[in-house]
Amino acid sequence: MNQSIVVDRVSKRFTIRHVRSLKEMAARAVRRRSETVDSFAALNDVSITINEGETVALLGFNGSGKSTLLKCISGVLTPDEGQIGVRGRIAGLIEVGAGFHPDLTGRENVYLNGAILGMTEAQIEEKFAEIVAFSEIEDFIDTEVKFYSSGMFLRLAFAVAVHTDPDVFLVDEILAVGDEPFQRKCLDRIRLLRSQGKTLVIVSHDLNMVADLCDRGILLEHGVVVMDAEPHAVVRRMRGEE
Ligand SMILES: Nc1ncnc2c1ncn2[C@@H]1O[C@H](COP(=O)(O)OP(=O)(O)OP(=O)(O)O)[C@@H](O)[C@H]1O
Repeated sequence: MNQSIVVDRVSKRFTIRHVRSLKEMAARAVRRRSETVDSFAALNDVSITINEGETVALLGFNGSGKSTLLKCISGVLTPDEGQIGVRGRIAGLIEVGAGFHPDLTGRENVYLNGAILGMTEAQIEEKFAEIVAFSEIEDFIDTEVKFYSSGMFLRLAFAVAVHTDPDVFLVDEILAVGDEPFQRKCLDRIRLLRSQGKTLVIVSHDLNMVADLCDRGILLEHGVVVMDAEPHAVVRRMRGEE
């Protein structure tokens, strides 16, 4: 089976800045330092191989490193150590609205976002009507997106991303802002991509939904992979049931 995503010994560190009491700040100012800087590993020596056609749930409690890992896979963040390889075209729905320009209309943003995701102008033109129909925001397509609600953003972003014909689709906790009918529509589309043999990596706190949707669950704790197994078993472990 072909490998789709290879994460090889990846670490990512962030710095946290603490500003303390006035007295401490004064003392630090004398020493020409106004804050303490600590660094911590959001990802610590993570290695994962995902094969083509797998649907993987990335699981873990708040702050465990799921989004950081998705961002490293999508190329939004660069790991401090290790390597990441991805085969094929990636579409990431990681931060809703990222890649959208607030002063442009929905229509203009479809072209901008489509281009960012690797489509040509002709391909976008061909898919434009389908994208807008999927998003169901026809009446607002010529409105500047700064006036959109978070659900409308999601609708347009999801519609563009699924119409780019990605080989690898990364989805981060975004379905939460869509209303229930749209969530159902997104899930149907994700199932379709899955049946077409695309590789999917999904982050969600809706544990029952992802466990049912995915073939594999990877559990992160403090930036370390602690379990890689059948997703229902991973969810049971998260809930302390085994
Ligand atoms: N740009 C950043 N600068 C500093 N710290 C960051 C940055 N991005 C993430 N972190 C920190 O890295 C850790 C992992 O964050 P991440 O968003 O990957 O977790 P997560 O598992 O997706 O959490 P959640 O379930 O809350 O979305 C957290 O402690 C977070 O505060």
